[in-house]
Amino acid sequence: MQPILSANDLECRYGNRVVIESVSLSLLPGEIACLLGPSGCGKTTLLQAIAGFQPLASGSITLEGKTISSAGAMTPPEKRNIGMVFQDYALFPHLNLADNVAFGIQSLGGQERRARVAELLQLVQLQEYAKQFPHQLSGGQQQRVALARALAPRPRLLLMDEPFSNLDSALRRSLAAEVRQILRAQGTPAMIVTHDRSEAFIAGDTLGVLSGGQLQQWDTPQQLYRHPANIAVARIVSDGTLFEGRVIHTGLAETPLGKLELPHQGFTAGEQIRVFVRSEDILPGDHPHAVLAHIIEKTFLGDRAVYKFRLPGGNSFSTSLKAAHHFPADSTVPLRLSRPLVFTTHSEDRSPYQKVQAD
Ligand SMILES: Nc1ncnc2c1ncn2[C@@H]1O[C@H](COP(=O)(O)OP(=O)(O)OP(=O)(O)O)[C@@H](O)[C@H]1O
Repeated sequence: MQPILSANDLECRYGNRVVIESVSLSLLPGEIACLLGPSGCGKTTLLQAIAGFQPLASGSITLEGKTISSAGAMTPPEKRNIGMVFQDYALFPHLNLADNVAFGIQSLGGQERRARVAELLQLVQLQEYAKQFPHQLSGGQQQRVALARALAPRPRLLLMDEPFSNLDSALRRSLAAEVRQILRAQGTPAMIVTHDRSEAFIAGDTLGVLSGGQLQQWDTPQQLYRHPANIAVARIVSDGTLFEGRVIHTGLAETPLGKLELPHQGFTAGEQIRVFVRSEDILPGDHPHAVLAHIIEKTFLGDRAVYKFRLPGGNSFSTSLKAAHHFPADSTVPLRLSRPLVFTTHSEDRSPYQKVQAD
């Protein structure tokens, strides 16, 4: 299958500061990708480059096989047939919902236009609100109208910049799921920028993790979670604690959380490793590899509890465990590791970009 969108070795700069570097990715027809990364990592800049608002210092972007951006040449945004949805909805306050949705399809005949508006309002489940004005709607409803408006002209690609971040967290997740269904129903490929991993996991077929202006990994949510390319990606897609460890012999390492059976043979005795431990990697219970951890703090959260443990070597760390374990505060519990992420010390976090290039 031919990609609908290809970004090839992109570089973007503000002045002489490089903020997007060596970014390549491609999106297949109907595919929904989420760009995830910390604040300031370049997500919006990359989206703006695809939309045609941000020039490229080098590289190229093709849409359906045609080059739409390269260094020194840009197809204007309005000629790209790319839809955009923004964080603040950007609806026209003086137009009712039907007219907002109809805004980009004035070239259609009256009957066809009305039919398309009705179809989209139904798709976003706001058909009864057609004559209402944006200020009469909730934030989630307004964002659904913005989505309907962006989809009305049947864009070749939809870009969404932090579309859920003005909403409360429960609504953000349900809207992320709803947006996914709506995009699927229309068959519209999309790229959604977010800094919230749950939204990205819910909405995306593919996740791109951007850090320091570089695309660290472009993969399915499952692959990203199970096999993050480096510690920076692991931290962005999950909560965990990083420990230093040392390989005792092929297949076994020593860590502050006890002995760890290594996942493969590619380690040498004496080698330093870094172990990224998520809550599901911790097994309470007696075992020859376990260490005795002292509970110094416990916070009950219903189905889970967050424990702060002190380990024999003096390290302390916090993690959540299922409430079923039910360990009292100030008690001692044997803990061991089960399949944490293991990184060699040369797979370091990428350094943050503050790279200045001479022109
Ligand atoms: N117009 C501009 N001029 C100069 N620097 C800019 C401009 N816009 C963004 N930057 C800088 O470029 C870097 C990337 O910004 P960008 O907005 O793309 O990041 P982001 O990942 O979308 O961040 P956020 O999640 O906070 O919106 C940041 O360091 C930002 O300060």
